[in-house]
Amino acid sequence: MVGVWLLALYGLPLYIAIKSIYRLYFHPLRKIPGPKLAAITGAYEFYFNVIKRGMFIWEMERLHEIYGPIIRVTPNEVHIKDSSYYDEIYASNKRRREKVPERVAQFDLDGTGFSSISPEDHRKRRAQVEKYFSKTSVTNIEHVIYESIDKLDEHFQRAFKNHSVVGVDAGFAGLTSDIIHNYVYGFNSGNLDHENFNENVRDGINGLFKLAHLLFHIPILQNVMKLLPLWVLEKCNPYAYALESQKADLLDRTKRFLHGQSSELKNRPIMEILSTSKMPEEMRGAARLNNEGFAMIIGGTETTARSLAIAAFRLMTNDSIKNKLREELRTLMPTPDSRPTWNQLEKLPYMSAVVWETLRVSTGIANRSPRVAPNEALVYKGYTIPPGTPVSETNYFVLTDPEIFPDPHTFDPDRWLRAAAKGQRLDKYMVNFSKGTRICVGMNLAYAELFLVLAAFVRRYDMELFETTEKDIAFARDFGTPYPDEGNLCVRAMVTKVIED
Ligand code: HEM
Repeated sequence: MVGVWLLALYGLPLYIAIKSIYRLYFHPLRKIPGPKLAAITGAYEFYFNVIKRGMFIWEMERLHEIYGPIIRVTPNEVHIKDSSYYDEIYASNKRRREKVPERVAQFDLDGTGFSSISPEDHRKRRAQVEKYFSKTSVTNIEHVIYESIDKLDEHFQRAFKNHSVVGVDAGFAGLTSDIIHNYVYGFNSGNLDHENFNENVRDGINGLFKLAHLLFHIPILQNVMKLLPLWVLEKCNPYAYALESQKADLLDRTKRFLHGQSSELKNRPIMEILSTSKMPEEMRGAARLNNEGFAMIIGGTETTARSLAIAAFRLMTNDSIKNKLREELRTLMPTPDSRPTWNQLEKLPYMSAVVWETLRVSTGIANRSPRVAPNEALVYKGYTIPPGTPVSETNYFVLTDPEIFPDPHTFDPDRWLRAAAKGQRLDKYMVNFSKGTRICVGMNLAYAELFLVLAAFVRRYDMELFETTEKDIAFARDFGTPYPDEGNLCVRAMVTKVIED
């Protein structure tokens, strides 16, 4: 017994010392600049992301200012802050790129396209869902988006009549959540039927994001969460409870599809189609299928809703932008309740500029998602990054790069028109949806929602912010998506006018 203690007392420090020396002086990344502590231990990231809650992104920004555009951010990972290098890392299928197992495990979405490590697994899984998010497929469900817009309209009209405050962010999250649940699982999650938009529907997804850093550093907690009964989880951690109960409910629905229970809807939901025998047998396990569906629910709710809420905030605080957009929309929407298609709206130059600028300032995904080039050494400014090394860029740094987007924190849709007039292609730096083979599968749905919802919002109402300031929408912490310093993104407003002509 004494021997074990002695071994621990001397052996552990010795092990740490040897490992630190190796990582500093013999590791293949030893020549990449960065702080010694980050090269020695992942505890550096743990401190900023877990203890200081989602702050590693700002520490990386500080380190880049000190060490330059390439740094070693963890013992095994390189981070680059150079917008012109993004396509090298997030490359197309001509160059093999893999994901990093530990970086996807934290989301507990085993067996999905999102969590696939190799391009082969990814292609096999993504091929099953990709066609339902093509431009044509999304265009075919525009009526579903309009149904939700009409429901949201009832809330805004009521708020106008009653002079009551409306939770704009919650309304948009209710809308995106209803649409994606309907499309993927074929049921109405009913958020827009609730007076408060069923705000707690976001708790599960917020829970996933808020726990992600902890689950990355202490993966065993994932198993603990799964083992504990829901009632225990409810008492220990409300986020974990919301997350696990949402997943359990969806799993139940997936199992019913697998047992042949049809939704009897005209447009069959994606999960029902995936559950049929056309799906290769080995990919038809309930848990895997449900994870695939849940990945679409996660991807399809908060990201787009956050962009919509930020657009609403910016339009409420910039009358000249709102009026210019409204005038342009009048050319396509003679009455406030006209229903233009996404395709028609996309042809309006200022409308498109507002959507691009909205996506740019709302970031989308905050955390870095490294790629590995297993057979290729990447070369950056004289530094050779050995094959097999996780390398990342952070989307936010590209989207706010002052060399490409001068005065990057200003919401300025006209920048897109000025650039187009000069023949500049700013869109190649729009990395919100990532790039290459792993680009967001739901991108078309996100665009359709942004165009249709913003057009209706601007054409139909005037609103004033209520007890909402910059700090309520600011990107202060990275929990996978951007979060303000305290709580969740929040945009509240009063409807001051319902436009009638
Ligand atoms: C503004 C809205 C959105 C943004 C900014 C966004 C952003 C992203 C990004 C950056 C990725 C790559 C993640 C990585 O590299 O690990 C991604 C992947 C993904 N997104 Fe989105 N997304 C949005 C909307 C949606 C929607 C509406 C859906 C609904 C289906 C969705 C579903 C997914 C899925 C399933 C993946 C994994 C794709 C794969 O690996 O094949 N996203 N998204």
